[in-house]
Amino acid sequence: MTSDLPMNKFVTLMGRHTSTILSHDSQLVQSKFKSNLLKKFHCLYEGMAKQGNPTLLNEIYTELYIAESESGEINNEHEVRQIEARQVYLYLHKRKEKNNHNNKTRNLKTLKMIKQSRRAATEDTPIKCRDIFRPLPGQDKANRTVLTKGVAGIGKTVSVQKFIVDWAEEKENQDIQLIFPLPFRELNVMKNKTLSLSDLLHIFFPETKQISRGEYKVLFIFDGLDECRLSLDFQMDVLLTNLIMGNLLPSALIWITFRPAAAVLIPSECVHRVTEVRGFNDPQKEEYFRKRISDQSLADRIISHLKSSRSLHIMCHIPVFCWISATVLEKMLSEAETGEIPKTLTQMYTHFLIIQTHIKHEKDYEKKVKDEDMILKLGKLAFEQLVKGNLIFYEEDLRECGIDETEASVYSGLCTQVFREEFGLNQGKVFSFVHLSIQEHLAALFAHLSFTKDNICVFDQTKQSLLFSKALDQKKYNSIYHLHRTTVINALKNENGHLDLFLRFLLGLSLESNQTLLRELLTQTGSCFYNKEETIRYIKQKIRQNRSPERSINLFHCLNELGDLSLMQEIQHYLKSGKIRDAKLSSSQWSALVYVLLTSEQKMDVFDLKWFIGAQNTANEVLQKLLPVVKESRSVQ
Ligand SMILES: Nc1ncnc2c1ncn2[C@@H]1O[C@H](COP(=O)(O)OP(=O)(O)OP(=O)(O)O)[C@@H](O)[C@H]1O
Repeated sequence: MTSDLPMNKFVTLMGRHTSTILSHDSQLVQSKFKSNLLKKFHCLYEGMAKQGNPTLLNEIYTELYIAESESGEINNEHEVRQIEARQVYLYLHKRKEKNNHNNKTRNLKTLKMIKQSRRAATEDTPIKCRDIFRPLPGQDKANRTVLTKGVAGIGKTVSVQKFIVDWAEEKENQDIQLIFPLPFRELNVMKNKTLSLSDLLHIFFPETKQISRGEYKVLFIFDGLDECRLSLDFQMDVLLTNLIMGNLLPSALIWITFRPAAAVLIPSECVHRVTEVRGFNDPQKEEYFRKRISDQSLADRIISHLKSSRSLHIMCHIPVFCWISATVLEKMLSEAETGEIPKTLTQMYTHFLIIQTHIKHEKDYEKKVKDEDMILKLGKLAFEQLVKGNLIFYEEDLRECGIDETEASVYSGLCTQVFREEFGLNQGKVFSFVHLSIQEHLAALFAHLSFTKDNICVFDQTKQSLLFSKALDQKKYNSIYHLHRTTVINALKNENGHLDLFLRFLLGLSLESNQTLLRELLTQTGSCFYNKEETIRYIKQKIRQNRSPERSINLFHCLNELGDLSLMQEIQHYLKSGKIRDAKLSSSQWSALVYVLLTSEQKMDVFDLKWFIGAQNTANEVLQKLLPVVKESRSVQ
């Protein structure tokens, strides 16, 4: 792509918007434009539970908690580690409100802590998505370029969609005259094309061809910068770079969304506001389930089940997790279903996959697609692309995993809520999993099955000879411990933590409860020698060796997923060792730590703040960060 657009033409087209009153013709074009956008965005993309039964955005949309990001910082950490961390902000916020009612009864020391937490909370003024370009009270200048970050599944795309639909329905932001949504996943297919901006817009929005004259105030929305396969490194991609930097159409508004790890690509001097989508708070979680589940008594049962498991309830601040849980629990808690209700992350995702394959069975066409083949092939694709860090795939990527064009269409048609096929305009097909966490779960399932069925460890790709292993030491070579150990090593090596959730799913899958579930899904799951204590011991050893709190926190999550009862002692041991005291933790590391402490099923007997206070962390900071844990502990020193 280049920026050699017929500048004079285009600048008149969308240049300085001196007037907001459009001519009659321009109004006609604008209303056509609005109705096309409405057609495209009025439904949510989550696959279709039943054929031809899409979810309407306005029916399901639940307000999200969006806040100005901490001092506009551009965060370089991987999102998986931040997933649960966000809940802690919400927790603090909620406590702030509750404390307003109860503070008379609290003692002085607690009041002091509350004041500190309140200070932390007011830094996080909520912003409605419709107000994303409006200055906050006290700010005077408008925001030209806004970045919105947020972890996977937190609701960035849905926020963009809601902004567009409200505009197209003429409810909000009517000072903007045209909106051009340009998702990076669609821009990717233009990779090797030389196009001007007007060419690009004509391809994406054929109706712009009719716009001849006039001056429009426009907004470009670039959704999903992390999915960008273009070399957006501010040297090569001149067109987009110039637009974002304001060299091109300086009065156009720009909105870019991304997962935290991608932001480093944008120079901070071009950015006027950074916001962060932090997901649902507790009332919003309930509101979501009430909107999603039409039978209100079923919705009540689902909500009380979620509340009964602290970690499930906390995970529900991520809308995509609410969606997975709603699908699973709606099915399981309604009439005839029996069986244990899922309590852990892995169980919830495995149930989701089972439900998807059942839906597939109900569709009586394409009987010849075997579940086993589909799961293994999609799993292989998920794994190989996850290791490469890819979320969007092309036909050649699929072919490498033995999936041909027809199979791909069949899979996306049968399992619409798992695998998705899109037409990237007229330039060929683009594939993805409906959500990254679904990709991570399938990848873990593939790694698990490769070992139990074929005795292959996906990381070293060496087929362990059964004969060889028997002859030597069966436990050592034929135990899934080998796979777990290798994965822990790989996950720890990986600096941006992109194998963290994969590791959690992999460990979860090895538990007997999940093995039973897998047998529902596959006729042949294989078997292997497994003693989970061995894996637990190894993880504990790694926690003790590891100096990075970040890495250790994910390992605590792993122990939690394995249902290790000594987790709390392990955390206490870790805290007493002084590693935290000597480390400078970032706010998301503090939050992640608090998350582990909160979600662990056992409570800490004695919680000693001295474990944290040291050269790097003052008493005030520690109290502020750990307030939620202090509240939950039986005794605090
Ligand atoms: N405000 C909301 N109201 C109702 N459902 C929502 C909302 N936000 C998100 N969801 C649900 O969560 C799913 C994932 O949201 P979305 O695609 O917006 O996440 P994202 O932040 O763009 O994630 P990614 O970085 O993976 O693209 C949606 O398909 C929808 O089911």
